Amino acid sequence: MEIQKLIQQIEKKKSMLCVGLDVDLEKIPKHLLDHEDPIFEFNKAIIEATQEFCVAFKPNTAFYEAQGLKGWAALKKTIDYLNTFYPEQFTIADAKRGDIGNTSSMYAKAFFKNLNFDSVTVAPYMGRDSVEPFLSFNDKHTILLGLTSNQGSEDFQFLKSEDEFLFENVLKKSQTWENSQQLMYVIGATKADHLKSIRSILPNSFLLIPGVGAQGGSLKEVCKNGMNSSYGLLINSSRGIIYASNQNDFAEKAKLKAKALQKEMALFIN
Ligand SMILES: O=C(O)c1cc(=O)[nH]c(=O)n1[C@@H]1O[C@H](COP(=O)(O)O)[C@@H](O)[C@H]1O
Repeated sequence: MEIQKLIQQIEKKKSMLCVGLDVDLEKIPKHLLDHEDPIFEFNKAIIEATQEFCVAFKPNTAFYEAQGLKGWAALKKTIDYLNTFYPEQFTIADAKRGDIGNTSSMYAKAFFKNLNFDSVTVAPYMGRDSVEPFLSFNDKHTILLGLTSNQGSEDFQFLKSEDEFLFENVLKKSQTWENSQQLMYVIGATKADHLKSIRSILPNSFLLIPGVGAQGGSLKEVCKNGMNSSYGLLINSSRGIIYASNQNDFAEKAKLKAKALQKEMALFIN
């Protein structure tokens, strides 16, 4: 998807919301377990209920891979369903890949060609040649882990050399790579106090912000510090939306959660 289309959707829906499809069989309503494909049944209901309030969906592939072949089949059905019925939704394979060049090319092929996601999350640690194969696909986007939401981000991302954090160095260096205009970045909502300085390094890039809701990040702080003139944010919530209820009303409750987040975001969108 072209970025311009994503920006139009944000304007139209007054939403920067990304719904995370992190489907855990132990948390979904028990009655769905009788279906042949409970993960897909759950996703279909969540997508139907929340799509009017969001502009993106992000299945985290770990939750599908954990279920073996059945999980991978559910992931494929989910992305096909989105591409068929809601092609205006930006899709993110949260797979956190990255390897030597020829292997990264295969990961890129898997997520961009075979599954046809708009974007994939990638770890930057192996450097330029591990990321550039993802960037060679037109109209596909590579979402690089910038500053993550977890506590362990302190271990490496905040190491300082020459007055600069390691994560800042990663952001700057990645901007010199070929086709870097196709890069987006993950910045955790729990690190919202760094968003202003991150915007001085990345004034134009879209940022994927996980960590509001279950991880405690503030939506207001994220919007205040992180938006740019093209909105520039996709704000993810997974558990806070999809597990609002584990009863028959799960989709309705998820819809209310998505609507509430959209309403809060709309205050920041002209
Ligand atoms: O890349 C991600 O999406 C990601 C990066 C990060 O720094 N923190 C983070 O929570 N995530 C993912 O974002 C989602 C957050 O889920 P909730 O905490 O349930 O809203 C999960 O799929 C995480 O794997």
